Amino acid sequence: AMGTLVLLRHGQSVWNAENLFTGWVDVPLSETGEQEARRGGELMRETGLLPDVVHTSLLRRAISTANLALDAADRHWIPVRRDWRLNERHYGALQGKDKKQTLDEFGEEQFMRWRRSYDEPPPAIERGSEFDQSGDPRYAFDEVPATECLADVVARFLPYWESAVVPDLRAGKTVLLAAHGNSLRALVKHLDGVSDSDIVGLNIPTGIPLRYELDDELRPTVAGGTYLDPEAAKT
Ligand SMILES: O=C1c2ccccc2C(=O)c2c1cc(NS(=O)(=O)c1ccccc1O)c(O)c2O
Repeated sequence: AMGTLVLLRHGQSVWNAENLFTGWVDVPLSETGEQEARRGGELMRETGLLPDVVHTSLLRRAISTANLALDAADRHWIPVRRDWRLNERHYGALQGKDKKQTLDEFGEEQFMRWRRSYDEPPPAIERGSEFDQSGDPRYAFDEVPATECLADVVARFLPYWESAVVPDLRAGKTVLLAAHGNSLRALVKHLDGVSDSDIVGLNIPTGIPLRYELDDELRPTVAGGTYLDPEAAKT
């Protein structure tokens, strides 16, 4: 039968605490974020939801989340695949900026339009600037984006979903995806058929494993999946 899909959004990073647009900047988890990851693993262990394979982005906040959660679930030994297509959305020239800087530089009207938009990306990041990652060796084999809107994240995520994750599910495996707010939004949009306008407002709680049981056509048996700790997911 079809395997089980478990989504795990990484918790607080050292930049979240400062409300900075992080995107592809590779910042670590904060102590709080590490604790969230361990808690997620404990929930999987307590529930008996034990991943057979894990997929992560190329960013340490997702990789550490997977490592800490799997260690807590005694599943640290399972095979892993990592791909840029699971990365957080690229925030272009906004990477490294906070709310005030964004408002000062682009104004309230543009800020609110971006915030509500599905297909309007921020300005491209300047190659070679402080928070540009294009020279990073992990992206040597791909043409990396200079900015992304949510529609771009969906478009670059789905090829990985189809080619790398779906085969694991069809093989009956329990698959853990340790990723980011916007890359997981892209997947939830695809699985649950969420509209372009609704997906912008859909926030997946951090650190709480979200379980999807899928039928043979990869349709969720419960729309939106089931959180392993529904109470904690309400915050
Ligand atoms: O300005 C944006 C924005 C701009 C361009 C593309 C996408 C977004 C976007 O998705 C977004 C924004 C602000 C906030 N909230 S915030 O204004 O509190 C904020 C500002 C700066 C950094 C992080 C913050 O949390 C969000 O929650 C968002 O999801």
